[in-house]
Amino acid sequence: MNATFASPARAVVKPWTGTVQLIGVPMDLGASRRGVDMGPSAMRLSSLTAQLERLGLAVQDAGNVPVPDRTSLANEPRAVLDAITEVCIDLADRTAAAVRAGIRPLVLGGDHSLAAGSVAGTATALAERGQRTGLIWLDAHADLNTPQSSLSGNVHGMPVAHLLGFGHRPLRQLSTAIPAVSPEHLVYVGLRDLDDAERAMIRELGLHAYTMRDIDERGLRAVMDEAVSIATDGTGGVHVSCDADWVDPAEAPGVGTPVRGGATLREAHLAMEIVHDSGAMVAMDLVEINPILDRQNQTAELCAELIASAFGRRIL
Ligand SMILES: NC(=[NH2+])NCCC[C@H](N)C(=O)O
Ligand SMILES: [Mn+2]
Ligand SMILES: [Mn+2]
Repeated sequence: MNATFASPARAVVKPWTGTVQLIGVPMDLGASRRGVDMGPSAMRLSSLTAQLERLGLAVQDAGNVPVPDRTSLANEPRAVLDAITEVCIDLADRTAAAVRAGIRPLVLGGDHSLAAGSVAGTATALAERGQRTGLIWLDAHADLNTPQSSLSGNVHGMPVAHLLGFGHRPLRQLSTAIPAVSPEHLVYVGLRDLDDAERAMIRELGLHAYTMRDIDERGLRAVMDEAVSIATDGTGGVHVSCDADWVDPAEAPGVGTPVRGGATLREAHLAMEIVHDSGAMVAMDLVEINPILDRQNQTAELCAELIASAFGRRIL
């Protein structure tokens, strides 16, 4: 008699239906390598909108946040920091308005410094409901430097420090919630390239940090289940800030700061599927796509598929 195997019993989670608002941030001011300012264009040229609409979602494209031209800043660090702060103030208003209206902002970067604004906006909207914000940070990097601790001076290595209330005052006060995110509600997944100052800060604050070794040893499912549990404990929702460089560069070569030994394609999809099934995601960033280093937009296309998994695309 032929044995019969039932597919593993898995609760089918009702996909979220609603409106996703695309917000482009064509900014590479926070990075030393040029090119991620073209990330929003690359994403809009991918199958992103078609994939989200295929899921039954309404897609609103809110266009781009205005970003000052780099040449007007004469590469002066303080002028660059002030310009990024201005962009983040504008972005925080936009993401707060979307979350307040029950719309999910999907912020397309652009370098990761934008998250100091996008997450702050989510935190403002949730604070108005008396709630704190969970933050899942998918990244090879911790982005936990302050202007004082940074070795590079690049602001894309700083957003998390500012969301936790450290660093440049105007950039760490973009939310009505101070700090925008509490240390116990932040979870890193995919870390593999940290500065010494960031290691010390992670230990000092006791931050929840799952490295690539944790994923290797315990599996993505166990790590991501814990990450979701931590980010939803005591919060009103989760902001997922996804740096495309958390995926291995063999799959995602077109990123601003590639680091070998990243998540596999399936690990990246499973992470997004677990996020979707949690029902807790209220906003998402997808940042650091660099078309100059990409191959025929493959990284943007991969990210479009990952976003679709986060918004409910299923295999079966
Ligand atoms: N979002 C990123 N790609 N961040 C890279 C940061 C690299 C380094 N830790 C720095 O602070 O300069
Ligand atoms: Mn990174
Ligand atoms: Mn990053």
